[in-house]
Parts: sequence; C-alpha cells; structure tokens
Amino acid sequence: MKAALAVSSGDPSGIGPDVALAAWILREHMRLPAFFLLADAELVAARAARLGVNVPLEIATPENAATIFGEALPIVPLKHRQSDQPGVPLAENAAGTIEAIEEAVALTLAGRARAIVTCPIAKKPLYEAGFKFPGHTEFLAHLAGEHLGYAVTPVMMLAGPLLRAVPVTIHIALNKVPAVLDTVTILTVCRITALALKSQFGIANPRLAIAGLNPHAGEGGSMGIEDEVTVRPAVETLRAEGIDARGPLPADTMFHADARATYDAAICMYHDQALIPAKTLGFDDSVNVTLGLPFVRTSPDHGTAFDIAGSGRAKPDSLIAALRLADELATNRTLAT
Ligand SMILES: NC(=O)c1ccc[n+]([C@@H]2O[C@H](COP(=O)([O-])OP(=O)(O)OC[C@H]3O[C@@H](n4cnc5c(N)ncnc54)[C@H](O)[C@@H]3O)[C@@H](O)[C@H]2O)c1
Ligand SMILES: N[C@H](C(=O)O)[C@H](O)COP(=O)(O)O
Repeated sequence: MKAALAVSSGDPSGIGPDVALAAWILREHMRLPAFFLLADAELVAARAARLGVNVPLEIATPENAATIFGEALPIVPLKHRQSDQPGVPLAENAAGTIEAIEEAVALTLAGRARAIVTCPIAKKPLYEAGFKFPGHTEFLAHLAGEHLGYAVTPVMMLAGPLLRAVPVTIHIALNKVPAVLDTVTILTVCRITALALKSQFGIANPRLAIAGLNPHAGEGGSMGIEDEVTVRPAVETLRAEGIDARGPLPADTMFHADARATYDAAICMYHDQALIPAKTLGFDDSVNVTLGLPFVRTSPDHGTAFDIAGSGRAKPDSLIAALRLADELATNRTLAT
C-alpha cells in the first residue's frame, strides 16, 4: 500500500479544517489518494461538530493512516494545542501551524509520507509569533535547504486545467520587483520549470511563454528597459540551451485561449501577473505547486477565507485537485528516479 499524503491543516481559524473534512467525505466519490491530517484532533472534532458533519476521526501514525483512511479521517496529532475560533486568527495557534508544516516535511523526507499538501496559512498571526518567512514557499525551501545542506531556489507554479503560471518574483512588494528581477533568476526559474514539466508533468518538450515586465513588453525600451536588458537575454540563453522559450511577450495578450494553446507554462515577472490569470481562469481547480524541492508539495490556490470559516460554505474543490496532483507528481517523480 502506498504511503499516505501528509496534509498540514494551515491556520486553524481559516477553512483548512473545513475543506479537509469535506474532502474526506468525498474520498470515494472523488477517488482520492489516502491522506492524514496533521492537526489538533480536538479542534478538528469541534469544527466537524460546528459544521454538522459526521466524520469519524482516528488518531493515526503516518504508517497506519492509509489503512485507516477508508473508515475514518486519520489525524496525526500535533504537540501544540490550538483553539477553535473560526474567523479569528490567533497568534497563540501559530506554534501548531508551524509544527504541522515542519512535521509534514520531516515525514516526507523520511519516506513516511508520500508528499505534502498544505492548507492555507495567514501570514500576519505567524509574523506576530516570530515566523520569518513570507509564505510556505520560502519556508519549505528553507527546510529543504537545511536537509540538503545547500540553498534551494523554490519555484511557485499555479497549475490548473487551463493555465500553468509561474511568477519569477513571489512575495515581494511591487515597487521592489524591478530591482530584484535579474537575468540569472529568470534563467533559474525557467530551467526548474522546464525540468519539472518534463520529469513530473510528462511534457516531453515544454514550451515556455515569458512575459515582459512592462506594458507592451517595454515597447522596444520606450516603456522601461528591463524587458530588453533583463528578460530578453534570459530568453536567448534558454533558446541556446535548447529550451523552447519565447519572449519577452506583452503580458496583456498572453492569457486568452488561443495564446494559451501555444505554451505549457507562462513565466511571469511578478506575483499578480501570474496569479490573477491563474485564479480567474480556475479558482476552484487550480493548485499551487512548489517546484525545485526534494519532495512534492501542493496546496489549494485559495487562502484562509476567514470570512467563511466554520460556515459550511468553503468548497473543497481546490484541495481535492491539490491531493490528486500531489499523488500524480509523487508517482511521476518515483518513476523518473
Ligand atoms: N497557500 C496559502 O497558504 C495561501 C494562499 C493564498 C492566500 N493565503 C493567505 O490567506 C489570507 C486571506 O487571503 P485572501 O483573502 O486574499 O484570499 P482567500 O482565498 O482567502 O479569499 C478570497 C475570497 O475567496 C473566498 N474563498 C476562498 N477560498 C474559498 C473556498 N474554498 N470556497 C469558497 N470560497 C472561497 C473567500 O471567502 C474570500 O471571499 C491571507 O493572509 C493570505 O496571505 C494563503
Ligand atoms: N502567493 C500565494 C497565493 O496568493 O495564492 C499564497 O500566498 C500562498 O503562498 P505559499 O504557498 O508560499 O504560502
């Protein structure tokens, strides 16, 4: 039997517990891979009662979770306790939230879980508790780097049925993007993306469409020099390496259906250039995947949705897509090694 996926429950005041419970209820109908939830079991029980769902919970180990999964939602308990206050982010819950992510990574690196699926975290309560990373992506890269002994460049991909989009710069303020963006970073992100598309997504010759930073990709330098000075040299180097890359392309005309048919991933220069089209085209079924790590990590594309936590209105679709994609990528990764 395959090992189960490790699901971190995210900020417990958000919809992580809600969508995990809902996904478990749909496990047979949606043919979901087995997963266990790293969580405070009492909190999950309280949330299930609040939502009025009858989900048997069973304290599990990573090893017996896959066997339990058909009959009960396996909970691998956290050392830190958490309070069930949906909609009210609490700094006191941060230790458990961080523990769940760290434990998911440790279990996956030890081969005791198949891959990691993270439910959403809100950054502010974590920062208040001393968390130093902008998001999961950077924290996971840090944990991976500690394990490997060298620095890891994480690549964020939003993957959906209609679009795969990758931001080169991730969680930084827009006014810092031009200074941070450089040719080497674009090259690194594109190489990691092309390799992952081949080895994990089964695309033999990945086509990358690389967006410009400025309106009209700089209009020949008259609307900003970065596209000519920073982006174009990266595209030329990638092409010389045999990677099918095009750009810099005007970002405004990259995301309509005919344009999307010409590439396998859009490489974007900043967070919202990638995530606005990704979430607009597929909020319910897109998945946030971190490439470049020594393990598979996926996540739903939505956030903590404090406004609807504990209300029964949270849709589990994106978590379901994240569970399925994690299973598929873990299989492909195993076959490739
Ligand atoms: N993977 C992650 O950890 C992750 C991803 C995105 C945002 N966040 C964090 O989440 C917090 C809130 O972010 P936000 O408000 O920008 O985005 P959000 O995705 O939490 O919410 C945006 C809107 O979509 C709705 N929504 C979200 N998920 C839904 C679902 N599954 N079913 C039904 N409706 C849903 C919400 O109710 C809200 O109206 C922020 O702190 C942000 O940093 C975390
Ligand atoms: N940038 C992501 C989004 O807007 O959906 C989100 O913040 C999640 O990032 P992490 O997976 O790094 O937490």
